[in-house]
Amino acid sequence: MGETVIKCDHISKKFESLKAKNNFIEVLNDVSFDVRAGEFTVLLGPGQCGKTTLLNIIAGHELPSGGRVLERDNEIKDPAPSRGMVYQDIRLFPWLTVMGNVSYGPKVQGIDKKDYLPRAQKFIDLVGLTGFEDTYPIKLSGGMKQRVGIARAYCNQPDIILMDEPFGALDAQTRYMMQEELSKIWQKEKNTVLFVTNNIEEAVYLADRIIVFSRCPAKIKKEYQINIPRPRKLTSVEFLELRKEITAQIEDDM
Ligand SMILES: Nc1ncnc2c1ncn2[C@@H]1O[C@H](COP(=O)(O)OP(=O)(O)OP(=O)(O)O)[C@@H](O)[C@H]1O
Repeated sequence: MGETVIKCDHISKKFESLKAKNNFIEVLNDVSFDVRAGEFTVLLGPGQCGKTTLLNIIAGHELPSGGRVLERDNEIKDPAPSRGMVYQDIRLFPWLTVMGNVSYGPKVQGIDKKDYLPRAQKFIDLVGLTGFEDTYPIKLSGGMKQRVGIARAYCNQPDIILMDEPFGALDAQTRYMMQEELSKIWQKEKNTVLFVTNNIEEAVYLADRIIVFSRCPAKIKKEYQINIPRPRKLTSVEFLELRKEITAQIEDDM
């Protein structure tokens, strides 16, 4: 088991209600877990339960109301390049090419071109976009844009990649293809990923470990270690059994 990269220590979060002043909604309730190096961890929970809020706290975009998050023993208070983000709404720069988008992070950090260009090319190749280096985002499909988002996150060489429902806006077939590609990339690079989804099948397909959350305010309900060998088959008996077990766990909450 790898060392701890992220430690969520009794995180709670309350937001002031948008409707009434001095009225607070509790979104996260005493959430504690670790993310270990080289592990693919999935946070699975129903819509609006607080998953994005938790990821934003880990990214440093939001502060918790209680508890703290540590990245290798340092308390997280701000965003940092060591924590890469992949969003559902991909947020590419429309005025930059694929290469421009992928290499943007190391470029603004002042890293030498001769170091980051080969790295950017490596990740463009890895996500299957060889030949599209000079293409602008407007010419790319949703799946291709998401590939650029993944290559961009990897190119920054972060300590951890945080993925917030990255395939949520894709059609079912493209989504499945992207899950397969991401699994292959992860098996090759073995980096630390924290992936948020509300899709049980996606979680079982990708994860080493699934952390299941309750409805809002989100609490951890259960953790599953997934030992099914990769590449995983959606129709294998062990896959279907685990999917059924987790579905029952979530239905329990309804
Ligand atoms: N800045 C904010 N102010 C007030 N309420 C907020 C704020 N941000 C999020 N919330 C509320 O917190 C709750 C959880 O939202 P969040 O986006 O974290 O859930 P989620 O599990 O990621 O949802 P989904 O899966 O639908 O994306 C929602 O009720 C949302 O309206």
